Formats: sequence, C-alpha cells, structure tokens
Amino acid sequence: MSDFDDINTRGLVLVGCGRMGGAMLKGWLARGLEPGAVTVIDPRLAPEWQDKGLRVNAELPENPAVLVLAVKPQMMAEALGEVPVLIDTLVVSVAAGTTIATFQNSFPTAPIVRVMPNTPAAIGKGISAMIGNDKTSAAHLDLAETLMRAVGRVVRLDSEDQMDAVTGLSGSGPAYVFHMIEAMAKAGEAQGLSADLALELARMTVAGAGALAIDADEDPAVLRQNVTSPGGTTAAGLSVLMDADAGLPPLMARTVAAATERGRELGKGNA
Ligand SMILES: NC(=O)C1=CN([C@@H]2O[C@H](COP(=O)(O)OP(=O)(O)OC[C@H]3O[C@@H](n4cnc5c(N)ncnc54)[C@H](OP(=O)(O)O)[C@@H]3O)[C@@H](O)[C@H]2O)C=CC1
Ligand SMILES: O=C(O)[C@@H]1CCC=N1
Repeated sequence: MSDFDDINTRGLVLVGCGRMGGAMLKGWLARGLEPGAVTVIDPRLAPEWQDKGLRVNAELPENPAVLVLAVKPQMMAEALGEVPVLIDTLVVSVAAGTTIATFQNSFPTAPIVRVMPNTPAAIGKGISAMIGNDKTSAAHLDLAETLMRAVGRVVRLDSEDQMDAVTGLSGSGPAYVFHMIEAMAKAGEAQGLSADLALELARMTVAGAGALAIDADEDPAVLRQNVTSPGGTTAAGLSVLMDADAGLPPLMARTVAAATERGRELGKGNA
C-alpha cells in the first residue's frame, strides 16, 4: 500500500517536464509512483526521461487522478489548449503568477490546487506552499499535499494573495542561495584562496549552516550569535553584512520584492 495507490490506478499527467516538473517527477518515482502510470506531455523531453517506462507524449488517460501543469507561465495558454475535458481530475499548477481564476476558465468545474515548490524537491528537500479553489475537498488537498510531501515539506496558505510573495521568497530563493555561494567563493578568492578551495568552503558552509538551521532548536538569530565572538572575526564581517543601509537586509528586501512583483505581472499576463 503506497500513498500513490489511487494515482497508480488512474494515472498522473505531467504537462511540462523541465527543471521543476522533472525535479518533482524524480521525487515521485523514487517514492512509489509507477512510471507506467505517468503520462508526460513535453514536445522536447530531455533524453534522461526517454527510457524510464513513462508514457511519453502518449494519449491521455480518460480520467487521470491528477493533472500537473509545469510549463512556463508564458506557455500556459498554449498548453491548456492541448488538454481535453477532464471528468474528475485534480488540477495542480506550479506556475509562477498564473492565478487559479485563469485555470478556472479552462476547467470551470475542476478542483484546482495552486502550488509553489522549489527545485531542492529533486532531492526531497523542497518546500511547497499550496492553496486550492472552492471546488477542492479535504481529500483533494490531501492528495496534492501527498504529492508535494513526497519531495519535501508543505505549507498550506490562507489566501492566494500570499502566493506571489511565496514565489519571491522560496520559489526563487534557491537561486539567491546559489548566488551567495558564488559570491562567498569569489570573496575567498579575493583573499588569496584558490578557486577550488574557496568554492568547496563556500558550498559546505552554506549546506552545513542550512542543515543546522533546520536541525537545531535555536532560531537562526541565536545560531548567528553562537558564531559571533565579541570583538572577533564574525563581528567584523557582520558589521558589513548587517549594515542597515548597504547590507544584506535592504538588498534582500529589494530582491524578494522584485521577484514578488514579477509574479504579480506574470499573473496579469505580462510576458
Ligand atoms: N525552475 C524553478 O525553480 C521553479 C519553477 N516553477 C514553475 O514551474 C514551471 C516550469 O518552470 P521550469 O521547469 O523552470 O521551466 P522549463 O522550461 O525547464 O520546463 C518547462 C518544460 O515545458 C515544456 N513545454 C513548453 N510548452 C509546452 C507545452 N505546450 N506542452 C508541454 N510541455 C511544454 C518546455 O519545453 P521547451 O523547453 O522546449 O519549451 C520545458 O521542457 C513554470 O511555470 C515556473 O514558474 C515553480 C517553482 C520553481
Ligand atoms: O523564475 C521563475 O519564474 C520560476 C518561479 C520560481 C522559480 N523559478
């Protein structure tokens, strides 16, 4: 008995199997989704997916349990045009910006869950936020949560209005952290370390700090203080990083605001 029993019987359709769709599919297959139950619709599917026993660009099952939409928001209208009428299928979208109302135009009677995952889902360490429309029952939300829990943690939102900010924080957030690794490595090089050594130190520092932030009982602020000896090296570094005008807080605020605003624009159909 697996969490995926109903899906394995009725099928799951994944429209768009790129970076995010592929990351989720990897996690689902690792946790009991049967390849033969998955119909992948993607005109230019990456070669790594060709010999996995998936139904690739095949006719859709008549009444799949779930339809997952993972194409770019700009391609969504075209992708929706290719999906036939659904009978009793849960529609799950992971697209940034695209609102539930947009999907309701295509599927007026369907339960629809809008989800914002992130790419650490590929290794089961994603975080997804989700919210359903008024056609979603508790069972539909549980099904969507089961899918997303297979690739990481899940939070449920109170309002769809929160989704663009979620996208600007955790949907896009892995990119900010990867850039921080790049920036830390470059900064280490500037202090005389070799490129390889600096990258290894930066990568493991971010990975270790992230793991500690999850495992420890203390807040990140306390963990930060634990590193910071009075008059020591960290205090010297943080005096630059935590500067109220030119440090990370105002920069991160602008970063997340820009990403959030872009989500809102995508929701209005601005390419
Ligand atoms: N990447 C991320 O970190 C995250 C992405 N998302 C959301 O996930 C969605 C997908 O993003 P991402 O995976 O990065 O994008 P990708 O471009 O990597 O993947 C989208 C895939 O869909 C394919 N495609 C395009 N048109 C169609 C169509 N009509 N029918 C079926 N497949 C189609 C694309 O093919 P081709 O390349 O040939 O166009 C591509 O393989 C977006 O809506 C994004 O907002 C959400 C959270 C995080
Ligand atoms: O950049 C994007 O638009 C997508 C949504 C969140 C992460 N990637």
